[in-house]
Amino acid sequence: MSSLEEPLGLDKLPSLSTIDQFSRFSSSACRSRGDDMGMGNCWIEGRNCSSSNSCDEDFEEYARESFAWRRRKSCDISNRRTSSLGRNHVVYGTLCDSRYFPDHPYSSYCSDNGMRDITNKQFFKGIPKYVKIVEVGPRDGLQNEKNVVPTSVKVELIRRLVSSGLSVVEATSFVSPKWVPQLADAKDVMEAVRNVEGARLPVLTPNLKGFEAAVAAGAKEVAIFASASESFSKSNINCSIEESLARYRAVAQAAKKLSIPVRGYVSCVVGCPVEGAISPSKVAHVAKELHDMGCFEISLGDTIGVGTPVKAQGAPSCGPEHYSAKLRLGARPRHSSFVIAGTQRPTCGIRVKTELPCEVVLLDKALGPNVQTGNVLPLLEAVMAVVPVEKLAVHFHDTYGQSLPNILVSLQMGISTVDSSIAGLGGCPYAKGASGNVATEDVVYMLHGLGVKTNVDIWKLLQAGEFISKYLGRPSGSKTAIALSRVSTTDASKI
Ligand SMILES: CC(C)(COP(=O)([O-])OP(=O)([O-])OC[C@H]1O[C@@H](n2cnc3c(N)ncnc32)[C@H](O)[C@@H]1OP(=O)([O-])[O-])[C@@H](O)C(=O)NCCC(=O)NCCSC(=O)C[C@@](C)(O)CC(=O)[O-]
Repeated sequence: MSSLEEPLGLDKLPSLSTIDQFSRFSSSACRSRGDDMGMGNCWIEGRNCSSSNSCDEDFEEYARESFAWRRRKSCDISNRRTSSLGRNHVVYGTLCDSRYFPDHPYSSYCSDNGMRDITNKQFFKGIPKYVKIVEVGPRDGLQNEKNVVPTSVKVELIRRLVSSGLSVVEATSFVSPKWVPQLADAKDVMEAVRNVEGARLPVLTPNLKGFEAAVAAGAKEVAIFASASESFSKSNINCSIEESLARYRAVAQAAKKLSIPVRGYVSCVVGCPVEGAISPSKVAHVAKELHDMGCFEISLGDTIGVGTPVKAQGAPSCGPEHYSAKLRLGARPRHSSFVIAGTQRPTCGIRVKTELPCEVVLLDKALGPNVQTGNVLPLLEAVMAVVPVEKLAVHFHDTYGQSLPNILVSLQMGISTVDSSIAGLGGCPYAKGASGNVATEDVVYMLHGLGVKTNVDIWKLLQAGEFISKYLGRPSGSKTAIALSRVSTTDASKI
């Protein structure tokens, strides 16, 4: 990774409150379209929509209407019929609907039970009755631990997860130990779980070398992992997207000969720590390639956890936006990302206060908001146009706490496989600052609350989470685990 490409890391990103605007200059130059990183979204484009009268008027109009969810207007995402390879699918319950849920205290709709039933039916129509959870904690979770977790602890964690009823537990990775020393014991882990029954235990393989080592160690299922971002592909697996696809074709062919199922990942499906926004069409391209080479399932990874479910057309932008920009850190310019909140726009020449021990100045190309909110639904629509929805899984990291709403909208789109990580463990060593995956306990709690079956015993799951959290010496990353740890056994039987 060159110094120019090196991401600042989300943990080091300056936020709005830390931006010191005292030395601003050439602000107009900054507002020009900056496409020199090949990014589709510059902030002028983003602004067009949020400041255009017609968009704003549309938004205000539907916001005034109590029954706006029934209108198409600017909000035609709700009740939109999408076709995914022969399967007509009705999308319900978008942002527009949720503004008018019957329980909303200010809605005239609240008291109308008949309407409530209709809304409930619409809300649940896309949601599957059963969801398969792919537990990624022992791999995606533990690959990011500072201290290497002993093999025996990994093995005990896998056993506990399997005994909770999870049908897929990703066990480890056959990657270079120089790149990910945390999983250098992959062979020993596989040896120790050889006799574990009742679940599939796939492993990650980045190339033929890893595939062969995995098979020799007894793996019966593998996963390959491509990226929708060139920069992330480079930093994660040291090759371009196309090179990685060529490697993976070789793995898929070798696996086919041995009848070993291959799962495919696409990472950075919403945003990349270096490039910012990733267009849904890029993700769809990589997902289709993985599908065409024979992957039985494609998992869409929001590696840095920036996605939100959906944005109504014309809805004003709110919340933090990620900007990609050229910054000067000390003496050297480099491309990086930073976060800014609210409506303030960064301008050139501002000095940015950060924790870094050097001066950070925004140079004369602010490349604009590069991760816009409301991107999960458009992403799913693009991918579902080229890969059957039955073959899709979602994989959300919880950096902004958006995983559960993103999962909910994915379920409404017909997706029935969700990746998650016990106790919310994880992150990615090559996506600095990205937090762990959504916690499995939280996903199971939500799914059971929705009446969706998972075959997972939440109490056994909680014990698995407690086991690893105790070992790591920190509280669980699962809100459900924390809340339920306070519930007495008597009360527990009622949940
Ligand atoms: C892909 C490579 C190997 C290229 O790494 P490289 O350095 O370009 O590879 P190389 O072919 O030049 O080989 C360098 C050395 O690695 C060895 N090597 C080569 N391959 C292997 C292998 N399979 N297993 C063990 N060793 C291997 C190879 O033998 C050689 O050893 P040396 O001669 O120097 O002693 C490296 O970049 C790598 O291992 N990357 C993996 C990084 C990783 O695991 N990242 C985290 C994955 S998480 C993710 O991608 C996102 C996901 C899936 O979770 C979804 C989401 O959250 O969005």
